[in-house]
Amino acid sequence: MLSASVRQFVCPTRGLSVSVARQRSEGPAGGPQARGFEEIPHTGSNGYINLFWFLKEDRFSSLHKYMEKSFNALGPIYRRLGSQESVNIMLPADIMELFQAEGLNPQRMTVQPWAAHRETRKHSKGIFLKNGAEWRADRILMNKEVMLSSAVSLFLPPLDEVARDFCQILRRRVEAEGRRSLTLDPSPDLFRFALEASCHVLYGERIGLFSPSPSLESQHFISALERMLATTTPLLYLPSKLLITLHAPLWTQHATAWDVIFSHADARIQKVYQKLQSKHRQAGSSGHSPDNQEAFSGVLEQLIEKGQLSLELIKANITELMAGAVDTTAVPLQFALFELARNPSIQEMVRRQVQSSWASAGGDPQKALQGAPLLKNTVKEILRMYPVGITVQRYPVRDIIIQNYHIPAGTLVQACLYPMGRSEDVFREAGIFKPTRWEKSEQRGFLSLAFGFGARQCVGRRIADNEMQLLLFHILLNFQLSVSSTDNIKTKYTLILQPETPPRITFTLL
Ligand code: HEM
Repeated sequence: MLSASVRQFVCPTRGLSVSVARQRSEGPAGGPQARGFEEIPHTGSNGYINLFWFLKEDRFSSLHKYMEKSFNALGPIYRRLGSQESVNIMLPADIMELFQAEGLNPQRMTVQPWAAHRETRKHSKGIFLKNGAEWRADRILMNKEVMLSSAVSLFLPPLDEVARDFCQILRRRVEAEGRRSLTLDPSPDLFRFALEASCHVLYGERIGLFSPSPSLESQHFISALERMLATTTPLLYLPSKLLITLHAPLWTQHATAWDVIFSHADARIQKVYQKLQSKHRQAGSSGHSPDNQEAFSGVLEQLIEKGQLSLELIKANITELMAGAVDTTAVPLQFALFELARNPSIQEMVRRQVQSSWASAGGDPQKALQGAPLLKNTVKEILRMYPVGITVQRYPVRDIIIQNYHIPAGTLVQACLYPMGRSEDVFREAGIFKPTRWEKSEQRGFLSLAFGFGARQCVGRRIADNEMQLLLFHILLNFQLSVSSTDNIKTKYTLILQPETPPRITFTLL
């Protein structure tokens, strides 16, 4: 059954206010009034070979800008033609419509080179790459370890420890030679911070990346992660099967980088497994059951201890979490430092809240964050302006009507977060960094979607959100941030949205 509603759409380029009649679908969709799928405006590209299309105008690295331009030219829905055809949308009400049709086991686009690695090496896939009932079964178990609030309160102290260490080391670097301030590109340090924090939470282990001479194993691990991420993007647009058959260097580099990451996980699994065995042996000989009330010892240990997933599946999932964890938090932290630095009054406002919360939290990171909601909104605002993933994708399980177009079930539909976050129709003063906007009731609804939505939303979001907040918390307690130029940062898209050139930040001791 269809019911009609009329809404206003202000065309971003033409500034025209247009009334759009749209049908809301309450039963099987696709009523007689809905316009056909084929009528959805399209970008005109008919390149069947994505690679050439992207290389032609360097469209891949500016895909987010290209999407923004396409919406401006074509309105709030358009089709992208080509080998991977999609329907792109950007208005919150339309995105809601899409998520309502995501079904019980929501599906999004897969990262083909990662899946190809698992297939060629005969490794199991984890929740990032799995679909259907298999995905759901693993995901429910993973949620317990990283999404529930009981889990969050366990991993906040290790995240806090790493954030404090980071600031202490930075303080020492600033103070060297009697200085009070230091200007640097913090991106390599933030990458190490994210990796150290993830290892502490996932493996229950510090891997010493803040030391001037990290172990050889840690150095191999970090360069494998960097190589894996760097080789993923070009591989997305090349035929994996052909490259595998030809043993192409790009593919070999990608696969061997993954192998190092997997063997790093393997070594951790062996270590934890042996530790647990000896713990159980000791408990057996003393007649006491093993103590479950110990301090947090890492997601990996919890998973092995519970024994609900096979070791192979634990390895697959923990490795995917590790891969998901690194750049995803390090990059928004760069943007956050930059925006706080170029907006001194906002920085001061957030700092005041952080200082007063710290004064009353008695060193408890959970209380400290609870007392600084502006910091949470700072992270939310950063992810609005600079969403790590520029789209969230779904294949709706039933036909849907969006903007009065009939979209058949199974179509790849992309909710385009970057254009949405930058749209004046959706956010007033969209180009301005304004964390307080999230305090207002008008900013509720399908607006903050950087971590995705629903059952398939980012499983690492609690780790990521808290990790970023805690680092910013301690940075604001220790340093005044400034930048020499307040010009906007140019961004590029390489699987994640990042600065074209990492901004240099001045850290001045408070
Ligand atoms: C600012 C940081 C991060 C952002 C913006 C982000 C964003 C996302 C998004 C948009 C998705 C897809 C969600 C959907 O389809 O609805 C996702 C999935 C995922 N993320 Fe994150 N992520 C971040 C950090 C992390 C971290 C720290 C981890 C690991 C600890 C992680 C692990 C994963 C995994 C494993 C999935 C797949 C989940 C599934 O399919 O069930 N992410 N992330």
